[in-house]
Amino acid sequence: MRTLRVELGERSYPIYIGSGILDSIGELSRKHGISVKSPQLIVTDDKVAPHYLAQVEQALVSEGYSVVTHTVPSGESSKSLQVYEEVMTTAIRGKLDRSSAVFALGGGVVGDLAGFVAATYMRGVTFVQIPTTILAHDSSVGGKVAVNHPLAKNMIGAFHQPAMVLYDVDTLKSLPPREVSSGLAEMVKHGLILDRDFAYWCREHAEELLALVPETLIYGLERGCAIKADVVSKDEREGGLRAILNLGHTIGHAIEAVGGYGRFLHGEAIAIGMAGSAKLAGMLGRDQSLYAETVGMLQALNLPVTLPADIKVEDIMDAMQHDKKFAEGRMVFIVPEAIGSVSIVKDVPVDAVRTVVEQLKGEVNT
Ligand SMILES: NC(=O)c1ccc[n+]([C@@H]2O[C@H](COP(=O)([O-])OP(=O)(O)OC[C@H]3O[C@@H](n4cnc5c(N)ncnc54)[C@H](O)[C@@H]3O)[C@@H](O)[C@H]2O)c1
Ligand SMILES: O=C(O)C(=O)C[C@@H](O)[C@H](O)[C@H](O)COP(=O)(O)O
Ligand SMILES: [Zn+2]
Repeated sequence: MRTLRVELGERSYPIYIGSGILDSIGELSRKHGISVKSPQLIVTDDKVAPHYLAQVEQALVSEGYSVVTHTVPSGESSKSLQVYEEVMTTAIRGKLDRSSAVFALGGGVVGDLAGFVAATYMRGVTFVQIPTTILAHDSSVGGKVAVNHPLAKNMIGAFHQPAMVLYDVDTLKSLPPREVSSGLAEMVKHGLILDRDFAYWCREHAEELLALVPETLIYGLERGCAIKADVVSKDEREGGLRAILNLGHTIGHAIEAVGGYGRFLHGEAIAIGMAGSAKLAGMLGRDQSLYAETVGMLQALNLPVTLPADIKVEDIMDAMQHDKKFAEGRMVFIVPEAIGSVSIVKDVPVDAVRTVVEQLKGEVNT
């Protein structure tokens, strides 16, 4: 087992990564001071539960914990106020108290939802992340927790850091191929924003990553987590720098909302968004070759880079108005400067963005 750290002063925490470490959750919970006298809540979804819920529950029970569980339907639609209320009801009926913890066992949907419950139950209790998707190397680190509003992604949320992240890479073996690619979109994003060598490494090792070759996958997840942890440590609440983690997300979140939170996976939507950002970079005078380079990396990971013909440009433009980076009426975009380097550009012309979205629809995959 390897340990990375997210350095945030008194809110610092470890990310444990390894193979076959799920059973350590009870012991680690004790080590992190989670009380055996209070009930604990595991939140998971109905695709993850049959594989891993009993094991995690047993690991906690064998250390003396009493456990309540709540299983939500799998998929983005569970990041809703309605499901949030249902989980809250389980927490209240289960008599969780201020010394209880909420354990998120699953991907980013369960992590964001359970994290928002943890952030708000009795005004905040301990939160533990047990990620089970590749994408969750991103979502389990950094403390952004939220549910969606039908009009906009992650609109109702908080910053609430976990006490620890326990990442057992063996759980990834049961992921469907489409989810593998979706998760790799965030991995290559970490390279595209800050680490040129890592971005090219992702492309060169695409086949091994898609095939879940253990050493390759573990390296990719560790590097991705380390980049994310470093950014979060420098700017926990997105005062500035942290916005770079949003590469591709302005267009991507709009695509998810227009698709009704289910048609596109998060990683698919942000892959299209990252292709769009590279196109925008060319329009704003940056290196024209960035688009082809970016698209090549995304396609190597079996990710989409174009919008289906039935998606309406104006629907995407409308949905983008709710981006959280917008302030004082200004369109803010994360714009690639080179592979491995981005800048935060304020006042991006709306017409340039509309042209990008139109071209994302018209483009033939190259
Ligand atoms: N908080 C953050 O910083 C952050 C960062 C990135 C993404 N996100 C959010 O994360 C969400 C996407 O996360 P995701 O891609 O993990 O989605 P997800 O949680 O929906 O998981 C993807 C699918 O895989 C299934 N699954 C999960 N683990 C499995 C396993 N081990 N074996 C088999 N099936 C498994 C799930 O049931 C689901 O159907 C989005 O809502 C996105 O907005 C948040
Ligand atoms: O952690 C961050 O900061 C990110 O931007 C990571 C993103 O991958 C993630 O999708 C995040 O939830 C987006 O945040 P939002 O503030 O744009 O909702
Ligand atoms: Zn994301």
